[in-house]
Amino acid sequence: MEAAELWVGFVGAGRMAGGLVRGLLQAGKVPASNVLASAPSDKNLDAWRELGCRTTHCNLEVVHRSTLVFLATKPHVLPGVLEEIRPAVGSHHIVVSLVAGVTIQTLQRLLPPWTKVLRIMPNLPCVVQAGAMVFSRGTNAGDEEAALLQSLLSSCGLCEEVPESYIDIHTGLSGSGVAYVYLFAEALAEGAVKMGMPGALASRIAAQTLLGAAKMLLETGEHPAKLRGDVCTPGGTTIYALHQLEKGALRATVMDAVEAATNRACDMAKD
Ligand SMILES: NC(=O)C1=CN([C@@H]2O[C@H](COP(=O)(O)OP(=O)(O)OC[C@H]3O[C@@H](n4cnc5c(N)ncnc54)[C@H](OP(=O)(O)O)[C@@H]3O)[C@@H](O)[C@H]2O)C=CC1
Ligand SMILES: O=C(O)[C@@H]1CCC=N1
Repeated sequence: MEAAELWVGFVGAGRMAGGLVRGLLQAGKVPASNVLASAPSDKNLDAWRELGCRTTHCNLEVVHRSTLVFLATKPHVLPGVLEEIRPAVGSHHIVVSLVAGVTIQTLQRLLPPWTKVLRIMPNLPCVVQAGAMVFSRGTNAGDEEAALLQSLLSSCGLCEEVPESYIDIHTGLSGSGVAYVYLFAEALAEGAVKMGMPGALASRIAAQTLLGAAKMLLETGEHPAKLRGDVCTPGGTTIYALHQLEKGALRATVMDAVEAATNRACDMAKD
């Protein structure tokens, strides 16, 4: 399907939906005039209108006017939303949920039996086309729907199809992981401030340090331990700092964080 023919709807127009749509628009994947978003208030919709998208307070209107419908509400709101839109969902619709902790089985149970369902887990850097996303397809979603989703979302960053059991893990690793990285960036900068560097400069350098380290990791394909070793001069500064991080159990703490977020995503499916 050509981008110009595709109507893309968003039920829920908050931070994550806003991130995805910015990625799609900047890549020219879909014209803004073919995007329709709904939310109860204008709090977020004003920004969508500024992007040239159409907006409504009516979720059913989004489903009526779109072929590809992203579900982007908070998890606790989703069951009510699915009940509301269910009568309007036809076999031509492709319904893509980005709601954490809601399984394909639940989505399929709460939507008509013919619905083509896909589940994705994005992360916020989609806003700058540097997201990391995984998706899985439901029973009625075939190669065509998966290819369409992948082609659209690749404009927002890395996008891979995975078994559904990986989606909660990806939530712990990357969906939530972005926040751990910001915490680390903040801590790096604060360390520099403590040592006398101005905060704004320290923040910019911390961000560039993360960007450069991530780029090297991706582009060299090396194991992080190898790249870490390359930074360490025997008896030099880095090994003194790493010793402190090991004493603070940084690695175990980060592993615990990924585990806690993954388990929370699994538990949310049972809430
Ligand atoms: N933020 C993130 O980093 C990530 C979030 N996600 C998932 O994305 C989803 C949305 O999160 P996020 O964007 O952060 O949340 P936000 O609170 O920013 O956005 C939620 C949106 O849902 C709208 N909404 C509330 N009730 C309804 C309703 N009954 N019908 C239609 N829309 C409604 C809100 O309306 P209003 O604008 O009026 O407030 C808002 O636009 C969550 O399920 C989360 O798990 C996934 C990966 C990463
Ligand atoms: O915190 C959350 O539940 C959502 C899912 C991943 C990022 N934000």
